[in-house]
Amino acid sequence: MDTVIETVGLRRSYRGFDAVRGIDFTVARGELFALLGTNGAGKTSTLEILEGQATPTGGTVRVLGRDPFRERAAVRPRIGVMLQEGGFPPELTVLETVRMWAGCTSGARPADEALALTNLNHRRKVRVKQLSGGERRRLDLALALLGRPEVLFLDEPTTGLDAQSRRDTWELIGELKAQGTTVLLTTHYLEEAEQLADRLAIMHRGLIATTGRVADVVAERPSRISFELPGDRLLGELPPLAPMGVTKHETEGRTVRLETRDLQRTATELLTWAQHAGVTLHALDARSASLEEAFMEIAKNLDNEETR
Ligand SMILES: Nc1ncnc2c1ncn2[C@@H]1O[C@H](COP(=O)(O)OP(=O)(O)OP(=O)(O)O)[C@@H](O)[C@H]1O
Repeated sequence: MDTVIETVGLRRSYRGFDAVRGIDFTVARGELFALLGTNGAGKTSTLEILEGQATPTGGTVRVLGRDPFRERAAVRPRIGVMLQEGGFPPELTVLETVRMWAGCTSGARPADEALALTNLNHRRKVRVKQLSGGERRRLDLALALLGRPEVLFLDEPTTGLDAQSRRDTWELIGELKAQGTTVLLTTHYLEEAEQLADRLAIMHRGLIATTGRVADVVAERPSRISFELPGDRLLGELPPLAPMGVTKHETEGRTVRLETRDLQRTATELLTWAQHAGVTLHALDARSASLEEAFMEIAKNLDNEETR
């Protein structure tokens, strides 16, 4: 495996406040790795170190086999960076901004190509201050792509984008990945991570709470079934739940909620019982765990542990 990004025991403190408290992860060439986390979890603090904008308080970091801060001159031309806040000169037009940036970038793509990739060609003559928030994010992305980077760091690339622009950006990121670009992105949109990420890490208060492929992170969580029993049926009429694979259950009035690690088996046995018993299950809902549930549960559990 060709490791492109590696952190070992990475720490970052701000005047005694530990924002990143020792994290380890690797990203292989061509992989898309998503850093998720609650607000203030330490994602941007981590990203800034990987981008060579800051030094770690402890631990080591390697990007393309080098120290991104000390060996910035060697690393910077090979990476593309999209910050959370771009900060462009407001009076320049979109095209002038891209040309100015291209002037500082070795082997830059033509400005037209960068603008076409990010669907900004029709806005080329507009001043930056007149762009919408979403258009500014796309301009940020255009600049990050100018140098045809081997590694792309994207800090919340689709925040503020409308649904169509978000999907266009996902498509573009997917194409860049297909061309072999290694991507590390942070996002608050769990659907974005589900769509794009090969692997992800969920950060919480400076630590990685869980990491793995999306399917693995989700597989650690139970699936859920809920339904309402009709008024003429008693809860006691339900078959024994444990043999159906139910790991947890609760009732509220006539509503029954079940958790299971084997959704197909539990659902099949429940529906078979209902059919034989002539019971109609109202408001029946059966669903696999989602990344969102995994995320919420991790954040809740860790908060409970810390307040204990
Ligand atoms: N320059 C700084 N000085 C002091 N504290 C800081 C500084 N930058 C960040 N922090 C703190 O470090 C913690 C981690 O911040 P960071 O921006 O890395 O989190 P994040 O996961 O990117 O959050 P968000 O999702 O809200 O963007 C937060 O508690 C933040 O207030």
